[in-house]
Amino acid sequence: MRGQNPLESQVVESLSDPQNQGHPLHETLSQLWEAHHSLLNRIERIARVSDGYQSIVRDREMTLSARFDKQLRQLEKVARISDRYQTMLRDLNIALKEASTHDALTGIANRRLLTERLREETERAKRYSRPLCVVMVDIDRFKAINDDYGHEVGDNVLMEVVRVMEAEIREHDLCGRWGGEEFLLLMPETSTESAVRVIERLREAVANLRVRVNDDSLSVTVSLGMAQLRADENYSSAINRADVALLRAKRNGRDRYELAD
Ligand SMILES: Nc1nc2c(ncn2[C@@H]2O[C@H](COP(=O)(O)OP(=O)(O)OP(=O)(O)O)[C@@H](O)[C@H]2O)c(=O)[nH]1
Repeated sequence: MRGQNPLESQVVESLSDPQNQGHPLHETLSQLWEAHHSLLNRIERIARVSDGYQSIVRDREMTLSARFDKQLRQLEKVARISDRYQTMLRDLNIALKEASTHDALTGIANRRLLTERLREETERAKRYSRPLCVVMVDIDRFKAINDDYGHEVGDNVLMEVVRVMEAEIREHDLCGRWGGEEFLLLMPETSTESAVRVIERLREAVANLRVRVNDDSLSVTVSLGMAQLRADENYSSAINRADVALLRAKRNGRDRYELAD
C-alpha cells in the first residue's frame, strides 16, 4: 500500500472536513481525487505487469544460459569420451601389432617379424653389396630340462637365454624366436669374422648363465650355425645352410658354433 504525500493528505483532510461539505468545489475536488486515485492504480498495475514481464525475461535468459551451460558440459563429456575411445583404440592397435610381431613368452621378434626383416635386409644387402649374416641358435638338450624340472622352469630358461642373447648382440642386430627353443640372429652389415666374434661371445655368456631352480641352479648351453648371404641366393637358402651348420654343431658335441659351407 502506498503512503500519502503531504498534498494528498491535505486533500483527504479537506474533503472529509464537515465545514467544506457544502462548498461548490467540494464535488469537483472529490471527482479529481478519485480520478487521481484510479490513475495511480493504473500506473501501479502497469508497473507490476512490467516487473513481471522483466522477471519472466530474466528467468528465460537464465534458463537459456543454464541450458547452454548444460549442453556445453555434455559436449565436453562427449569430447572426453571420444578422446578416451581414441586412446583406447590406439593402445589396442599398438597391442595388436605387438602381439602379431612379437613372441608372447620372451617378448622378442616372432617368426613373422623376422621374415619381414629378413626380406628387407636381404634386399638391402644385395642392393648395396653389403654382407649379411644369419645365425640359427638352439638350446642344447632342452627337452631334458623340461622333463627334469617341468615346463615352467623350461619357460624360465628360455626367457633367461633370450635376456643374455639380447645383451650380447649389437644395436642393429635382431634376435627373434624362430620356433620352440630355436632362435634366429640377423646381423646386417656384418662380415663373417665380426659375426663370429659376436656369436662366440654370446655362446660363452649363455654357458656362464645360471638359472635358479628353488635352492639349486642349472646351466644351459647353445649350439649355433651361421651362414653369410651369398650374392646369388635368397634368404631361405641362407637359413637352410645355417640350419645344416647348426646340425653339425650338435653332432660335433654342442655348446659350439659351425660355419655354413
Ligand atoms: N618349456 C618350453 N618348452 C618348449 C617350448 N617350445 C618348445 N619346447 C620344448 O623344447 C624341446 C625341444 O627338444 P628337441 O627338439 O628334442 O631338442 P633338445 O632336447 O633341445 O636336444 P638338442 O636340440 O638335440 O640338443 C621339446 O621338448 C619342446 O617341447 C616352450 O615355449 N616352452
